Amino acid sequence: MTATRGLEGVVATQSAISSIIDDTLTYVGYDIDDLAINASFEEVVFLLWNKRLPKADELAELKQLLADNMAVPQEILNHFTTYPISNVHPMSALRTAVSMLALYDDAAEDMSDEANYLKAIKLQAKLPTLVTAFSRVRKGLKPVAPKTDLGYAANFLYMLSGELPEDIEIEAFNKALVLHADHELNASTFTARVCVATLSDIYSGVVAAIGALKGPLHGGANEQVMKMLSEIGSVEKVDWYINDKLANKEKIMGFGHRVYRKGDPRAKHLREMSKKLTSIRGESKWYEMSVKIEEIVTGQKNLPPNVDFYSASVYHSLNIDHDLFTPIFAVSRVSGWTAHILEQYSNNRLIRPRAEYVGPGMQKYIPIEER
Ligand SMILES: CC(=O)SCCNC(=O)CCNC(=O)[C@H](O)C(C)(C)COP(=O)(O)OP(=O)(O)OC[C@H]1O[C@@H](n2cnc3c(N)ncnc32)[C@H](O)[C@@H]1OP(=O)(O)O
Ligand SMILES: O=C([O-])CC(=O)C(=O)O
Repeated sequence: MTATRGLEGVVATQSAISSIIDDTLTYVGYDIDDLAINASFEEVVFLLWNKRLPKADELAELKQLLADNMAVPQEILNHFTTYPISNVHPMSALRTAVSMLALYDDAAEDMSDEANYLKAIKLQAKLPTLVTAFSRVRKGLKPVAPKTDLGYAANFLYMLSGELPEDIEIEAFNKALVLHADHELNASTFTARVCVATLSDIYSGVVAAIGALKGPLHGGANEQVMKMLSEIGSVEKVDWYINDKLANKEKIMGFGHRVYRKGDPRAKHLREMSKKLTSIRGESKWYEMSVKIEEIVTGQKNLPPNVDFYSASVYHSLNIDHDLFTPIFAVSRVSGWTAHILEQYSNNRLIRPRAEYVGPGMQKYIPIEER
């Protein structure tokens, strides 16, 4: 038995949800470029869960169900005010809040297909409320209740700021949600599938996935990208900063990918949005710095940017706090996690690989007084 480090190249399951073949990403056979340009996030959610695009009445029904389920128990919002430390990361707050959601759901342990589909809707509906409420509560502001006549992307931005977003902001945010929705067997999705393959419940699967997404080698990279851009501060300092990092063999956040070799097809859409939004805000420097970083890292290391790189300057231009970038990833990706969880339940087998043992050979127990 020989271990493959990081399970690179190991095919661990079959899935009909998304595929990455020759650097092309598809959701249920639809090219991500096509969806990024044409689809609403709600359509993509339906697509991932049902493996087909919705008809008009089905989409209207899903939007209504999402709107109807956006409210969260007041006790969970109150819990945000009880943390003993002041700098709780929003991903930690989200992880706990999603776990708490299960405690307020009568159907948490109901494993029927209908109950699990409804729980996927509830999770999809409630994550934006939790993320935006936490963001406001920690600033001493009251949470803003969702507006049932707004779409998913618009509602998120509205609940965050308390102001109706502009069309360009809704368009950009919707596109970012579409681009982040699913990605084959990435680390957090694999985590969710491993968890529920024990026939544990859907909330446990999503909590586990949130934990995996939080790390800076995965979803947490988008926050780190903005930290890096802020540290650099100006286009003139990019050369020095990046070359220094590369000389010290440090990783540049937002670059590289386990599966893509030529490049992440999502990055170009975010790059385009970054250019547009930073210019509208009169802060093109974030885009210009990003382009310069891309030139250096691609030139020297042949590593193209991934989805996390340009999303950072996009979210910054939408006036979103930097530590909310990864929770926003979760708001989108919960659609993929739940799609994979439902798929896992539909044809389940326990996921239990082996480890190559590299510890000492057989030893004899030595009584404590003789050691
Ligand atoms: C949504 C997402 O999860 S997308 C990924 C988000 N994560 C990041 O952006 C973090 C930065 N990137 C990385 O750490 C990696 O590229 C990963 C984790 C995404 C993929 O990692 P792996 O496939 O395991 O590649 P691994 O980390 O082994 O790197 C292979 C080589 O490329 C180098 N490398 C990979 N990524 C980078 C990077 N961002 N900057 C500099 N060098 C890098 C490594 O140092 C290593 O070099 P070596 O062979 O000389 O030691
Ligand atoms: O697939 C991966 O390894 C990471 C990624 O890009 C994603 O989850 O969107």
